[in-house]
Amino acid sequence: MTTDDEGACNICCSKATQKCAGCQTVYYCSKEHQKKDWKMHKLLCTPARVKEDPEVGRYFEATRDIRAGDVVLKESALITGPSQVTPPVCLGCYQLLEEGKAVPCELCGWPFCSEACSKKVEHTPECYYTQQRGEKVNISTFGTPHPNYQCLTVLRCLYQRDHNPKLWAKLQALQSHCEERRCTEKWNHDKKMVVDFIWKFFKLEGKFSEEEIMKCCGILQINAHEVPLTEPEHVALYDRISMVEHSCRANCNKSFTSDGELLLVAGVPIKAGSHLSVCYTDPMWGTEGRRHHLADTWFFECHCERCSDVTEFGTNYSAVKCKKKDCKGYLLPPTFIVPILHKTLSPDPASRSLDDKLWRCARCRDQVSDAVIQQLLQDIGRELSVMPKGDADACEKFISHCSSYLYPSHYYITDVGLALAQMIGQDSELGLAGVMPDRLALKTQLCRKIADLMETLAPAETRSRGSVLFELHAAVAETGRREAMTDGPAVLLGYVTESRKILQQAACLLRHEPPELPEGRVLRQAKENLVQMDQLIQNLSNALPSPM
Ligand SMILES: C[S@@+](CC[C@H](N)C(=O)[O-])C[C@H]1O[C@@H](n2cnc3c(N)ncnc32)[C@H](O)[C@@H]1O
Repeated sequence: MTTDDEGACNICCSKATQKCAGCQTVYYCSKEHQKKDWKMHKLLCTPARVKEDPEVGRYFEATRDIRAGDVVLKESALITGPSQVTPPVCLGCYQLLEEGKAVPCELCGWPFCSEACSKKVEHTPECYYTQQRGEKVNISTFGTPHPNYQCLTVLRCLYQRDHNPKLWAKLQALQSHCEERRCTEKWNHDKKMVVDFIWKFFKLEGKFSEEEIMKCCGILQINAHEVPLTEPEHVALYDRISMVEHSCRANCNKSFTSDGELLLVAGVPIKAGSHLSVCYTDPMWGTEGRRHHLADTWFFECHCERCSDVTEFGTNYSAVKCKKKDCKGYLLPPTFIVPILHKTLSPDPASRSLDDKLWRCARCRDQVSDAVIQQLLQDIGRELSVMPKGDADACEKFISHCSSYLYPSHYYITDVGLALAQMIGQDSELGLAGVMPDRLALKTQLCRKIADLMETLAPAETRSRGSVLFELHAAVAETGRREAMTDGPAVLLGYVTESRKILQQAACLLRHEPPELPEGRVLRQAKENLVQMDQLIQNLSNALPSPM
């Protein structure tokens, strides 16, 4: 307990001056009363509290200093369901269904992977409304997106209104942006594919109004998480974690546990009083891409510290090469924070990605219109989208070609560089041992550069950085193995020691990843490699003559 200001004891309401040291939000008059309360309080004890702000709405603020890697919140889902666009999946475990292997629910006909899954409580809503409809469902096409699944997670939310008012109240308290969504294409799509379907197929026209259904669509759009634990992904809504705000340079990240709980983990040390944030969009996108995605999906214009700095902390991640003769400078606009929400709300495809801003060279001060830059970026984007997948030579060619137009760590070059770094070693039967020396050096250089860039741009994105560092440790160890052939074991010891340090960092960054996900499998491999490396370091150290 910590002693600070004054409040009412959480047990007896008498004057209390001691606070819970974990969350700093509840008071106790004595140690005994804190002990008495712990069974209940531990369910709510988090080092953060919800606050409200006119711009962001509700958000979390740290109530004490939090260490990097600490779990700030852990929550089970309020509702889970299939993704809106999905091929037929089991409505119990969300795994893909195969034709001829699906087992229909004996009450309603929706297909499952097993009879046991058809009895799961998650299935109750659609089973209930299908039985009420009076005709079983018959799904006959598998493997491609099926329209009948588009409304199911919304239906699972609506069911709570009459069957679980407490849960309904929690869902209704989540942000849905109904007003802003009303002008979007997605709104019209949802009206047809969700509202009309629920009314006609399930015969629920008199039961749920358009407003109620569309609000549930919005709650899912704004708050649902894609859960990657199943193939294909399914979606889940959480309660308190929905309050975490966005930042393009967030201080927290989210991880799933094997059983679908969501963890909010501090990615960097967080000071008491700071806002907690996660990155809603892809932090490895450029500033304009991130800002448009946030405006289109979550209806706000991001003003975070990263969006506010055109150089993105000196990385020049969105900078374009100056084409003035003999100039080696790079162009950036004076700001990326231009109004864009109106484009989401009343889209005009002709001017969608254009602004009247000018891009200026930091060296020769030459200015180029936004239209010219956007055309260049579009052309490069198109080139990227038709590039053959898994082709290391094509990646190298792309990087070399784009280097005439973009800053060396531009997001397009980084994106392809990352893919290339991962490919080197995977494309050879012998793994890294079969890679040519220049490619091994390239992999090492790319991994180092990208891991550093990730740390600067998005230090809490531990999943991506952990994976890159894992790749780097392997490249460093392989370089050591090769150099030891000519330079001896002392050189090998140096490389293995460095590789182990990088691997330890990777394992630490990935420590919350479950074994079902690729990063969890990397973590398991990292732990095994650490044991082997310790052994190798020990053997090498014993074999080398003492320096004394
Ligand atoms: C998942 S909700 C977060 C909780 C929300 N603030 C609330 O009160 O329910 C996402 C919404 O919060 C708001 N929001 C989150 N981060 C923001 C930010 N950095 N700037 C402005 N609005 C933000 C946006 O309205 C967004 O659509």
